[in-house]
Amino acid sequence: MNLSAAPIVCVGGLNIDRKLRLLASALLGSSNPCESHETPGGVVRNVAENLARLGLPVSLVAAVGDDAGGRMLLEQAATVGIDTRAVIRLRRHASDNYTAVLAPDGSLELGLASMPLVESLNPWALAASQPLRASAALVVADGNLPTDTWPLLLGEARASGVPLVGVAVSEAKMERLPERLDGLHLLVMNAGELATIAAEANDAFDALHARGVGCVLVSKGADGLLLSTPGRAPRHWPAPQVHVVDVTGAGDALSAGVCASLLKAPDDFDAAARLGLDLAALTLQTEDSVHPELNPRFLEER
Ligand SMILES: Nc1ncnc2c1ncn2[C@@H]1O[C@H](COP(=O)(O)OP(=O)(O)O)[C@@H](O)[C@H]1O
Ligand SMILES: O=c1[nH]cc([C@@H]2O[C@H](COP(=O)(O)O)[C@@H](O)[C@H]2O)c(=O)[nH]1
Repeated sequence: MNLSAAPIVCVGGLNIDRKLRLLASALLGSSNPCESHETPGGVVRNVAENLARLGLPVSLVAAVGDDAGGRMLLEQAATVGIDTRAVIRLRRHASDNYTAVLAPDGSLELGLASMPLVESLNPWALAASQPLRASAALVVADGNLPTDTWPLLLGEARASGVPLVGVAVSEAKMERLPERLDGLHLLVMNAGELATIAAEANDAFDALHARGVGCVLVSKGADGLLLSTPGRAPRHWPAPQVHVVDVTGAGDALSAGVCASLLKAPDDFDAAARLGLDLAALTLQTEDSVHPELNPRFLEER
């Protein structure tokens, strides 16, 4: 990977996030008072916004509806500097959305992903943006993508040599990843997503490397992260302790930090882990899915 004017191309989910924060412990099967907050979301969009706020060139390949929410998503992306020319606009459709029900302490009680539009990112629809990916510094794809799309992205990565990073989105969507993942440079996931592969972390790492994944990075909430590379014992980094306002987007910030660091120093996983953890810690302290005050100094001052 190298730091150049070539963009980081992010392919996957583009959502309107609705955060509903309970004012007291949830009473299931009943009405619960809450506060609500709306913000742009979608795993790869969050990664793209973090990278753009760090001052890196970013293009988004995603799908959006022609509703008010879709216009807000496109305007906000342009404002933070994300190139949205490859975003597919679907007429007479509402944009994808995600609702997070948060406990009063900011932890996630329940997440609800209603994302029919991301299904349109099939190999046929992605053909038009192939030249963009071929000339990218890095391609980041999220686990929202339909299963059929992965062989296309993996084949492109093997042919072009442009590193491909995968970011898991939920335990439920882990089954979207195809069996063979040859060409996937790095897969980022949380502990729950890793457990869908095998109950024991080491067995899951071995299984993913056997499927063709280069590095596997697993976030473990307050316990920080683990990194596994083939044939080596996993390494652990602790997470900085912070006051948590809202956990949404912390994993995506971690992914963005790791990608930004690896662009600069491809073999320095220690620097990548530390940048990812610091960016996640910052994001935990805002109720937006990306910290609104993030800027290039965060990268420059390291
Ligand atoms: N309670 C917490 N205290 C400190 N750091 C946290 C906490 N929760 C999450 N983080 C940070 O955010 C990262 C991502 O969180 P995690 O919950 O593992 O992923 P996701 O948000 O994708 O489910 C962690 O690796 C850690 O650095
Ligand atoms: O099936 C999905 N669930 C959730 C998301 C997105 O995941 C983000 C929250 O990420 P994290 O796991 O880092 O809190 C939200 O912006 C939400 O839109 C997604 O893209 N796909």
